[in-house]
Amino acid sequence: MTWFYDPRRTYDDNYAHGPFGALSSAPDGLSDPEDGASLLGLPVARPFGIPAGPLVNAAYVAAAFRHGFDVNVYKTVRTRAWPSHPFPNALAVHVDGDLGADRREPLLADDALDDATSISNSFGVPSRDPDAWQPDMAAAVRAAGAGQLLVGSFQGTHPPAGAADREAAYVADHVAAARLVVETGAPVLEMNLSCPNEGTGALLCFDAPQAARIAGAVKDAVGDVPLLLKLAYFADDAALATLVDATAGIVDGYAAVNTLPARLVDRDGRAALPGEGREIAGVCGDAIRWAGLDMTARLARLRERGGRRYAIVGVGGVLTAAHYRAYRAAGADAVMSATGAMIDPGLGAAVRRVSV
Ligand SMILES: Cc1cc2nc3c(=O)[nH]c(=O)nc-3n(C[C@H](O)[C@H](O)[C@H](O)COP(=O)(O)O)c2cc1C
Repeated sequence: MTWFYDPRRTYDDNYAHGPFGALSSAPDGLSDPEDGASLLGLPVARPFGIPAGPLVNAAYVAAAFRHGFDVNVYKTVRTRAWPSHPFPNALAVHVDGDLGADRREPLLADDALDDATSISNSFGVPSRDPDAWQPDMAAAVRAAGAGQLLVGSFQGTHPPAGAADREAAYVADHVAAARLVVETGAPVLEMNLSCPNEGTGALLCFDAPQAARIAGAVKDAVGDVPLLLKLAYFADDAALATLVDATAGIVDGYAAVNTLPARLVDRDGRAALPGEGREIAGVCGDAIRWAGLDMTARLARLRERGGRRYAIVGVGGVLTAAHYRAYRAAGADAVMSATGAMIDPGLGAAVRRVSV
């Protein structure tokens, strides 16, 4: 089966020629859900779609909407052009069961993608220049039909070493990115705070004061446009509570999880992905569903305890309509699938057929 984002091709090849496989042709037998839902006060046919990543441009987004994925995220953009990590980026990762959040032992990763349900995700968040992505994202916004929603994802980029007032410039870059996304007409924003490629292992989402400072500056700039924060897996409950305490009064919701990190090796025990800093890569798909469900349930608990109203977008390892329902039962207002949708482009239609 050809995946609509084809990991056997380079990022640029996918960008220029995709989507591939069934997503590139007309859908068949797509049913209209009877019970319309809403997300962040906006109507959605089914609160289900594809998170930031596999939908690299408007052609992919439009195809996803046509196939019954109703809430889709345009791949994370930056305020400047940024190259992808060298090929390959997505390898099959051989995990037995769940991937532990603190796993130290390496995992075998190779190109046996035919039967893969867990994959690596090592792209480095490539971006076109805003002059290229802004009109394309605007086209993606227009591709949404009734009851469909495009979410614009963005992240900040560290200024070069030695630049003046790097701290302020980093905050300002997030604000500039958010403004550029709003200019495209995107009705919802998602700020990626879980990018392992921005500097160190210390993800922005684990630095609550800094995350709140940036979210506050962004929210001041974008006004009423709802803002979601994309989070990594928090092993520590107190740290998650601290982040929610610091940001829940500012933002409109949280999307979790991004990938879980693991050391990936080939059959000879060498690093599976070429280049410095890629020995440890993000893993997504089946092996991380437990982490997405766990984060969803904990965010729902914090919401209830704090009498808060934020939205929760559950992400991670959704391969079937039953997984979608499990996330909804855990408290997710919307659910998204990256790896599962790449494997099965009929997943949107399948979720349209279940109740809730
Ligand atoms: C090919 C690919 C590219 C991704 N790129 C991004 C990205 O640019 N920004 C982001 O926030 N997450 C990115 N992700 C992470 C997904 O949004 C999602 O959080 C993760 O894959 C877990 O979901 P899954 O198990 O359904 O794949 C990417 C995932 C994949 C598979």
